[in-house]
Formats: sequence, structure tokens, C-alpha cells
Amino acid sequence: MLELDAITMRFGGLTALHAMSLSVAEGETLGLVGPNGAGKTTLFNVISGVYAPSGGTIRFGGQDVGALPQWKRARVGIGRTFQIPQPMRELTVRENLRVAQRFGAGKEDPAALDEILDLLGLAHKQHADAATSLALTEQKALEVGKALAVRPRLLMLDEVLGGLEMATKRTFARTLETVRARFGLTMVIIEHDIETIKALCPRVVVLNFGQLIADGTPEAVFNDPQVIRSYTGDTPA
Ligand SMILES: Nc1ncnc2c1ncn2[C@@H]1O[C@H](COP(=O)(O)OP(=O)(O)OP(=O)(O)O)[C@@H](O)[C@H]1O
Repeated sequence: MLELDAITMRFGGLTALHAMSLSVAEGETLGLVGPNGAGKTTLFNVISGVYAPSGGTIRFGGQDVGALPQWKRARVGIGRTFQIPQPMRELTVRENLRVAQRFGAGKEDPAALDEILDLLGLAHKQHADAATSLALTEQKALEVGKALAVRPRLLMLDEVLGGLEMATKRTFARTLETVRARFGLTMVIIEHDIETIKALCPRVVVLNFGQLIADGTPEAVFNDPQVIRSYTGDTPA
């Protein structure tokens, strides 16, 4: 479904992604991990069209999407959340979803919004002010909801579980699993917590200094000496 070939992203003298290639098959849930500054969010920004890469190609569903602006990538089915939730101020939770739906899907579908609100446990807050009256988990749920309102086929989640307590994280991870199954999504999940990655992702890719250093099952990847070194600087016992 998604094929990245030799993607390079430079910011001035800094190369955030080095000729990175990666394929994600339809229906996969892929964990994207790596130390701070490894290039994970940059990769999402390149795939979703926030940045034009310095080199390489991006194909989605067989189509070269590299030249499409962000909104057109949303229309072809590339959805994402942002690391820092970005609710539209002075709008209610439901209005936030409505705007996202109009932008991304190009039409209004109130029943689809009802379903998203229900699945994410936000129905009771739908008329609340999105910027001021949501707890952290609800802000994260809204961020996922806005991405879902666009009706993506690929959903990229940027640390939506970050900062949550362990028990809340588990509940939220189950919600994500329900959402994935309901909409038949392909997912790429950036997450630092290894237990959460293991629970959600049969396949994990590790980035370090903008390079893909491991790709495999969570067990294989998290026992890979190169991956352990990238996190700790230590050699394994
Ligand atoms: N717009 C930008 N301008 C300049 N440098 C940038 C920009 N965006 C990212 N970078 C740099 O690119 C590198 C990769 O950053 P990125 O945010 O992709 O890492 P990350 O793996 O998502 O990290 P984290 O886990 O901390 O979120 C970092 O060195 C970062 O400072």
C-alpha cells in the first residue's frame, strides 16, 4: 500500500532521513520506534506532504503521491495525527471533527461522526469546547478522531499514547485496535513504550539518525544488539 524508495530529507546541513526505503502492506500495523531525533516525525511529515523530501519517491496505492499537496494526500487516504494535539480553538469537539471531515473527505457525513465519537468515548463531550474542556486522554482521542474523520486507509499515529498513565494507555491501545478493525485500517504507530508496541504491532521498524536499522517482529527487533546500542549506547550482555 505504501512504498517509500530512497527518501532523503535535509534541513540545511542536517540530514534527518538518509535514503530510507520501506514498504507497508495493506492491513499491517507497523510500529515506528527509535531514539529522540531519529527522524520518525519527519518521516510522517514527508509521507503526509508537510515537507517535500530532498530525494526519493513515495507511492501510495500504486500512485506516486510525491507531488500532491497535503489535502490531496488526505483525499487519497493518508491520515495522520500530530504529536502535539491541535484542536481548532473556539470550536466544539464535534465541530473539530466536522471541519476535518470537510477538509479531508470533501463532504459531510454526520452519521460517520456519531460513530467516531462513540468509538473514541467522546460522545458525551461532543458539544464541549475542544481547546479548554478536555482531559489529556480526550485530547488524544480527538486527535485520532480528526484523522479518522478524513476516512483514511492509512492512519499514522504520532505518539498518541505518549504521556498517558499505563492503565489509560492499555485502554487507549484497545480502542485503537477496535478502530483499526472497524475501518479496516493500515496503521503506522510512533510510540516509545515497548510494551505498547508489542501489544499493537506485529512488525516494528527502528530508525536511528535517519536510517532504518531494524525491521522485524518486536521480539527480534528489541533483542537486536544494534537496536539496543542505539537506545543505550551499551553492548548487550
Ligand atoms: N523543520 C525542521 N527544521 C530543522 N530541523 C528539523 C525540522 N524537523 C525536524 N528536524 C530535525 O530532524 C531530526 C529528526 O527529528 P524528528 O522530529 O523527525 O525526530 P523524532 O524521531 O520524531 O524524535 P522524537 O522521538 O523526539 O519526537 C532532528 O535532529 C530534528 O531536530
